[in-house]
Amino acid sequence: MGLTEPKVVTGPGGYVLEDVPHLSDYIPNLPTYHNPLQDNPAYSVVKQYFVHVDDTVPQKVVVHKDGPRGVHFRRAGPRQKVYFESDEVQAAIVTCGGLCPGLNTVIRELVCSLHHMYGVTRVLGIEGGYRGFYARNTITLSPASVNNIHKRGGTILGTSRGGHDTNKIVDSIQDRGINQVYIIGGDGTQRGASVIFEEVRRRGLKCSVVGIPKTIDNDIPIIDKSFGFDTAVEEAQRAINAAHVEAESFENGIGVVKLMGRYSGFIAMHSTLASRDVDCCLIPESPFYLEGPGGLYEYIDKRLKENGHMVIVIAEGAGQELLSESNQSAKKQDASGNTLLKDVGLWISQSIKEHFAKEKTLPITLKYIDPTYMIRAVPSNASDNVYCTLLAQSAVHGAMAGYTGYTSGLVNGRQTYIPFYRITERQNNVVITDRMWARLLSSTNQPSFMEVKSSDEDIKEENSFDQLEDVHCSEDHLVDDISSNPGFIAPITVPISRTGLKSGI
Ligand SMILES: Nc1ncnc2c1ncn2[C@@H]1O[C@H](COP(=O)(O)OP(=O)(O)OP(=O)(O)O)[C@@H](O)[C@H]1O
Ligand SMILES: O=P(O)(O)OC[C@H]1O[C@](O)(CO)[C@@H](O)[C@@H]1O
Ligand SMILES: [Mg+2]
Repeated sequence: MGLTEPKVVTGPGGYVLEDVPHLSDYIPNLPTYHNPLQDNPAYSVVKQYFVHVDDTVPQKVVVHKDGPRGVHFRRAGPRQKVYFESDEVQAAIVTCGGLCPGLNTVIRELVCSLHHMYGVTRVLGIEGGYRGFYARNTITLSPASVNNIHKRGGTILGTSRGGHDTNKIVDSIQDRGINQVYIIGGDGTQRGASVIFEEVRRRGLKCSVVGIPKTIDNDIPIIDKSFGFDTAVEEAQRAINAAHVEAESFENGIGVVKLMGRYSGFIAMHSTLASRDVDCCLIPESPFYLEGPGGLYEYIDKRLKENGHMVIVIAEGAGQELLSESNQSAKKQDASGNTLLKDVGLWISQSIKEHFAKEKTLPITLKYIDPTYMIRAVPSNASDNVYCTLLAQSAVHGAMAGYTGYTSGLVNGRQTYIPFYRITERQNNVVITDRMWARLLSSTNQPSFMEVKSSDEDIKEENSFDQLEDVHCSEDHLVDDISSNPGFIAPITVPISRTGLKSGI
């Protein structure tokens, strides 16, 4: 049996539904049951509580009069019929990858939704990430045992990187009689979930495999934003405030704050926009340089002379190519195969200090703050708690309705089911040709780090920009409003040239 073929349904006017797999796709004659929610007084009185079978959600909300209607995803929510009886369900929940605010809230709401909405009493917690399926005992989860966990950071189940052994995991699913698996994690985790789904399907198991996207970096595509992101941005304000207070209190004071973001600078960008105290935000998607006209040192010099102090926010993945130039040590990887980044915060702080000491132009005082783990180890804030609740409820409704091989995610403010391949095919990055980055530049007044180039380079780089713009325009992902989602941004994974910033968008 080959890999699951995408289920694509087309309709008039260029309508496309990228549907998710269903247990009945590979198990014939599955019986269906009355949805217990129909007898639940909380829901049965709500007219149209149940999702219509044809309800779908568009990926693009900005459309042109004669343009195609584009890709849609299946709308999440309860269905009239379910494919599991309550006492038949043996659910399992696992958390993988790095921490993120809201993990415990998702666990709590999965357990409570299964229990209170669908009468499911058998829910297992898999401890310590993927390897917990085969290397650890399980724990029993009940509404009572998870009652207060949303007030705590971290994950009560524990997490890990590496250890994804598909056969051992699916053996464990089969041996324990698990028929609904809820897998909470980032891009790597969703890739792992996709492989588990394929193996479950190959073995013909009646088991729904459901992903719940978690990533503090907000690097998962399609979805509006990932849970915990707002909390992280809020927590980052404390570090930025501290850097600002320190910088303001010294003559030529500089505060440097390093924030998370391996390949995606969303936390740095949104924290900067939220704070208004930041003079320069450096992210992986926008290469920068230090020396010479238009460089960082020149800007620091100017800003200190104008204002007497400044704050720099730098994402952990920014400027890695500059560090590699100065430090040739071999790239190391974590247990999941992610490249371990060098500490750009320390490096840039040191470089700035050395530069101004050498130039003897301005006596600076620099304070470096690294709140990395503080912003992801906190409990989720109120709005993330609501978001986590809706995500978890949607995930459960989908599994009970027999859907499988999907990630539960918010698209344009609506809960949807997205096929795994759409989640894992690319990464979500800040697009520096989008309005959001332009807004940031106009709020900080930082340089765009466009080098003066020879005419040959000009032509080469203009061409590469045209390609970017093509991708950008064809996806039509312009972000229109500052309050709009940070995730709804064009998919560009190619390195962006220094001319990547163009006005007039
Ligand atoms: N391609 C893959 N196939 C199967 N399993 C994978 C794959 N990539 C990663 N995994 C597994 O998924 C789990 C989590 O991956 P990873 O450590 O990259 O974190 P993540 O889910 O991307 O979260 P984050 O990066 O936001 O912390 C690990 O156990 C890893 O072994
Ligand atoms: O040190 P750890 O736990 O591997 O996590 C660090 C990484 O996790 C992330 O927060 C993603 O979860 C990245 O931003 C960061 O590089
Ligand atoms: Mg990841």
